[in-house]
Amino acid sequence: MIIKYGGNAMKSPQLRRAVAAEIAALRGEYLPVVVHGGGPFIERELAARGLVSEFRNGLRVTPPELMDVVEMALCALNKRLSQEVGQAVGLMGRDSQLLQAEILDPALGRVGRITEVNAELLQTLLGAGITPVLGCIAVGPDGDALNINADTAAGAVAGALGQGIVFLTDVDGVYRAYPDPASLAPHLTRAEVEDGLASGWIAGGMIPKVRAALDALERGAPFATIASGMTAGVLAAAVRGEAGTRITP
Ligand SMILES: Nc1ncnc2c1ncn2[C@@H]1O[C@H](COP(=O)(O)OP(=O)(O)O)[C@@H](O)[C@H]1O
Ligand SMILES: CC(=O)N[C@@H](CCC(=O)OP(=O)(O)O)C(=O)O
Repeated sequence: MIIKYGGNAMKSPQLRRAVAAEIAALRGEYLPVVVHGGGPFIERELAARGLVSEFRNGLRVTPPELMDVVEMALCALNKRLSQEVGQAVGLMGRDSQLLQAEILDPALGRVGRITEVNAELLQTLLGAGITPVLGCIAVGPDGDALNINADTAAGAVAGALGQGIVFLTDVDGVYRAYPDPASLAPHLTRAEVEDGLASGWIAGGMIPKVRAALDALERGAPFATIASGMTAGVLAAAVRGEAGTRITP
């Protein structure tokens, strides 16, 4: 089971520790793999250096000098998170070629498109009872870091392992009429998601999530759920299919 964790749902240390404990509690029944982002942490480190970044189609334009800061921010967060999950090993995609990628579009700088996931290493760790906590930096063909959207990275890992995925975020799931919480869709098919993307009722940060969900499903993941990481107790319910939005093939 892959858990994508990132964004606003990660900002409060108390909340992060509660979610980490929930991930650890899943270990009785599942073998969790955590893939994390950390947009707010990256923003903080950039701001501390007087740097600003621009997003294009939801992706941070990442020239080499920004890449160093992005990597540093995510590495620090990775260690904190792996400690909070416990019985875990914190890794970045550069470790043992875990995430290999190529430049997505030179205009975006060091932003990558994943070409390969070292699923064997993840399986070895899981087999030893260790939870991998993976930060969304990949290694490029030149041996240097590439910045990967964390939803995309998590979807690729779920696809490579052929396992279900829960995206924890700052809303309860996918709304048919965002931001009306009464319009939460408990279940969406691929066709409905494609309609949402085409007609625009799925927008902004939800786009990379549903795209990553569809990508994981296409590669054999049995389900993909988008659920809230802002409230304690949601993760276990989402895993059971009782919270959030479950997308099925
Ligand atoms: N149909 C929709 N249902 C729910 N959220 C949506 C929808 N369309 C756009 N969004 C936006 O997507 C956001 C989640 O994406 P994002 O902020 O990137 O999350 P994260 O930082 O957790 O990766 C929501 O807070 C909301 O603003
Ligand atoms: C290429 C790209 O945009 N990478 C993202 C990686 C972090 C991320 O995705 O974090 P969240 O899950 O917290 O949004 C970024 O630089 O912000």
